[in-house]
Amino acid sequence: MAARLLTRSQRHVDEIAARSLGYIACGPLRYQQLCWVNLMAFTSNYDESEDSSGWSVGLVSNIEAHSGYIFVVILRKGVSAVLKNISKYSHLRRGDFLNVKYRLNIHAPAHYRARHLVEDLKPAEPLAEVVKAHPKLILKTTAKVEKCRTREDNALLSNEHFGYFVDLSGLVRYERGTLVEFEFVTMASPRDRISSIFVPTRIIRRIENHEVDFDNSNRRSSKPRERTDDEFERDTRSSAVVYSDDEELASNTSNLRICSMDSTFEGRSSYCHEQDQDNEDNAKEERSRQELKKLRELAARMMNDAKLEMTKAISKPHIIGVAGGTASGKSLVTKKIIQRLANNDQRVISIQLDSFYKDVSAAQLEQVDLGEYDFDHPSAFDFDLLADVLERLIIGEPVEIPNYDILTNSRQGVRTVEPADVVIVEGILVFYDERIRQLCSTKLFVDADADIRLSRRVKKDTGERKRPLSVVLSHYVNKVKPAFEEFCLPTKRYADVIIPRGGENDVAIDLIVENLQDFFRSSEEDGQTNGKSPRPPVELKRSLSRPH
Ligand SMILES: Nc1ncnc2c1ncn2[C@@H]1O[C@H](COP(=O)(O)OP(=O)(O)O)[C@@H](O)[C@H]1O
Ligand SMILES: O=c1ccn([C@@H]2O[C@H](COP(=O)(O)O)[C@@H](O)[C@H]2O)c(=O)[nH]1
Repeated sequence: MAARLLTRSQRHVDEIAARSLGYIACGPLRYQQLCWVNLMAFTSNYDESEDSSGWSVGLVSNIEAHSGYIFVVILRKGVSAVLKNISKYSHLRRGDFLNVKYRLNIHAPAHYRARHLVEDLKPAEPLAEVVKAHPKLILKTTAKVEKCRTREDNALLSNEHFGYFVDLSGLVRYERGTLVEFEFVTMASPRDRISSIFVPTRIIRRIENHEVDFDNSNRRSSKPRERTDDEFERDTRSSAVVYSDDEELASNTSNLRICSMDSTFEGRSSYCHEQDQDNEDNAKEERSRQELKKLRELAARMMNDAKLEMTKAISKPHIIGVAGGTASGKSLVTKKIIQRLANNDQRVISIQLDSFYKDVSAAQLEQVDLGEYDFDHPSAFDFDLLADVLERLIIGEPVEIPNYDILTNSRQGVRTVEPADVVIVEGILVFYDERIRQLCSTKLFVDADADIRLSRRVKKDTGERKRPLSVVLSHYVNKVKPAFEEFCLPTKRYADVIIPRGGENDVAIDLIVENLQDFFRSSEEDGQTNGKSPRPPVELKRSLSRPH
């Protein structure tokens, strides 16, 4: 089967395809074959029509329980489609192959990850059949765990074919050096929508040292033995995918644009040979070896490129959490930090935990009017959604944040927020949920005297919130104060910095901002992208924190 190098297009990249999971060509790979695949780009006028049956093969790429979405990659098109009724499809697992019917979702905004909706689905044939029917398919590979998941970073795996794999879903639980076999997809890099990153989607197994799977046929060596250094090397790059039949691509997807990384190799489609070519005469073999050498050199260059893309792809915004009791001055501190960072290059946004209040049901509205509804209890907040929003911002995706209306106690539409270099998340219980805490690189706790907070709160509730004084006071005494003591105050211990006297403490705010600016400067000097590898403001903590 003829094959060719597929790689990213520098131009004419369709937003839809670039943001969807990559369309990957694959097939059996032999040792002498060194092939590469990267995100294939589609021109914007790619064919929307389906084959006569209307069915296409899809792969479940992501199940997002929080938002209730299941994402499916349409393998023939390389586009991502969304399935919304998650409860009906609870049997689906990431990595499942399906037959799907889908249609363009004309209401999806341009940046939307899946511009298509899945309309119908049925189980697909077994994987082997799917592979036969679709020669350009995914993927599994074997790679070595390079870096384990830490609080700040995703685990990384690597092999020679693809460079790095970023474990965005926390699947990799092995220590460094372990060999893992897994399935993966390519995704458009969140930072650079043109390039792609490789993302494990399902771990198949850990490969024990004595197991040698030379030709990716899952055959075990009959006599288990230690893997030699050469074999170890080879195993980490042996099972990677990649295949495509030029003719078929040309006829089936005529407006599909496939670009070669290096024009020297473009059109030379015979580098990847089937195993039966082992019997070629010596001269031919020598030629193959030379060609292979060139391909290896090309791959090395591409790997460097991929590493660069990876660095960009895994860089994160610096997330600052600001917690504290009601009316302690969290919003004011946030506002001041944003104002002071305005002269920097960083884009700073703020997110309010208040936006993540759950809708109050009609039955509960009466409780609200009587001041008996507990808005200060953790169960009042949708922390799942907040975690999802922060995780999306971390991978550079735009997010939709509900507009919570405090007068009707309900969500009134959403606002779209673009990713930024610094994200400040602010609210009474920001440090309550462990996931949110883990995502915050810097944690500030705003402290203010309880009487001052009460007086501000009374002013706010009777003023902008239009509540009767008697209700405000009973609500404060019965709900706000006890919940502060039970849920908010204990989270003070997680803070890196405690800011006494809240928003009026300009000295503290200046120190925090200076520390952040130092951090951004040193990150840039180190050649890192903004916000990567955040460092807790240790000095600041020493100078401002007090025992708690
Ligand atoms: N240090 C301060 N001095 C005077 N007023 C303040 C101070 N800090 C906050 N306020 C006022 O108190 C109210 C509550 O402050 P805010 O920052 O909204 O608190 P939070 O976000 O913690 O609920 C606002 O009207 C704000 O202007
Ligand atoms: O519908 C609502 C939602 C929230 N509250 C109160 O708001 C504060 C939290 O906001 P801060 O800006 O931090 O004060 C919380 O104490 C809730 O009791 C509300 O009254 N009604």
